[in-house]
Amino acid sequence: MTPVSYFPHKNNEMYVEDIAVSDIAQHVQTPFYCYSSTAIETSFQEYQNAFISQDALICYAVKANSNQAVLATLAKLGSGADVVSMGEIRRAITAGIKADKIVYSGVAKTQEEIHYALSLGIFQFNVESEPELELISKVATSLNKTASIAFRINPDVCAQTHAKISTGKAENKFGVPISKARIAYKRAASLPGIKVQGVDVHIGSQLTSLAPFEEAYQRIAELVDELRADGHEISVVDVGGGLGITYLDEVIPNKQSYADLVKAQLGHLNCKIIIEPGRSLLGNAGILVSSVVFVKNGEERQFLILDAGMNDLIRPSMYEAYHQIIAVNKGANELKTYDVVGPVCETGDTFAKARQVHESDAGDLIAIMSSGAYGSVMSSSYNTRMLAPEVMVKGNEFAIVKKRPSYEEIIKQDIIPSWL
Ligand SMILES: Cc1ncc(COP(=O)(O)O)c(C=O)c1O
Ligand SMILES: N[C@@H](CCCC[NH3+])C(=O)O
Repeated sequence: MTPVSYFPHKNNEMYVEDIAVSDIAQHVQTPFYCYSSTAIETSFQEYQNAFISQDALICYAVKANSNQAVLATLAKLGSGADVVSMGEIRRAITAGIKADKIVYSGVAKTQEEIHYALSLGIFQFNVESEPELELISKVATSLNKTASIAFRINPDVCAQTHAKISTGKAENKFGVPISKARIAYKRAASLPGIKVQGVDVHIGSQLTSLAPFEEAYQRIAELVDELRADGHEISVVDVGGGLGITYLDEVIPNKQSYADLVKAQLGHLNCKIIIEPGRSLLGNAGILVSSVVFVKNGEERQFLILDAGMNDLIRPSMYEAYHQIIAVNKGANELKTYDVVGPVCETGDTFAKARQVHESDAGDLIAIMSSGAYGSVMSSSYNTRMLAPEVMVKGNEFAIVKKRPSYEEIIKQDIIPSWL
């Protein structure tokens, strides 16, 4: 799926599925996120087909986009969920994902969260440290329950991605070092309330090559052999997420070649496979639609100032991430070079520098592509800007799936103390 697959231009006008983006913009003030339901479904089905010959469960990484409509779309197709907080568990359950399809990752699960997950009967805790293991055992014992666990293993593999989203190097905070894994499993097997069930690994996000996956999965396969030799019953391998998407022109291995790699590296173990894709399901299924507020002629540059800012989509300022920026109505306009910026009082509130966009005027609609994953979920109301609403399209229908809050709702969250 390319950034524009589900957002094509017809007669110079951008569509999402069968609806013109400008028609939606007439009903929903910009900025807003817009998702293609068909794109999400198709991407999920591609994973299902790719893994059809394996005993695999897709546990969508809820952090990528946790909107209820997105989760319900995936739940209907049989998806499980990879969650990292009580909030994400609640979102997944509310959208119809069954507890026995939930895997719980995250480096700092609290007692309350563990209690909640145990009471629901989730499929697996992906344990990230020995202290966390001890806490899970304590809570499980107090509830007279058994927690099925896998350790998240840190294989010390370079994911060849942006440093801020690389998670599988020894220097990263994630997981148990592979060198200490056997000791950790030994401890787990000795603890009450714990059932050793699997091994988990997730080395990073936006991977554009299969080589790092291959290296990590090879190490995991060797570890499973060792753990079995130590007497542990390992029946699940959770291979994490991380497969990248095309933002500009990256050539990403397709889902089938990823599935083939998983089979080649891990198939002989006869384990149930869990995959945790996030970005590769949602990234190119969504856009951020904004309007030009002003076109400003600087001394050296021309600025296209949008009504969307870094608070709505932080990826460009946080990771220098590239997102295509496309005029919704291209008309007969020529391409011009702009710095595309937002209204927030930060120099980092820049979506792109020296970018070619069809010549635009105040009021014109601009789409920031590939914003379906790690877009809305990472937004904030910095500068007391309202969180952007979200819209989902299916064929020629659209629905607001998250509404814009009012200023009253934002301000009433603050409390002036009685003594003031
Ligand atoms: C444990 C875990 N699983 C899955 C994912 C999803 O990753 P991605 O969106 O790259 O598929 C993440 C995020 O990187 C993660 O931390
Ligand atoms: N937030 C990151 C991805 C992080 C994945 C979570 N482990 C991004 O926007 O690229």
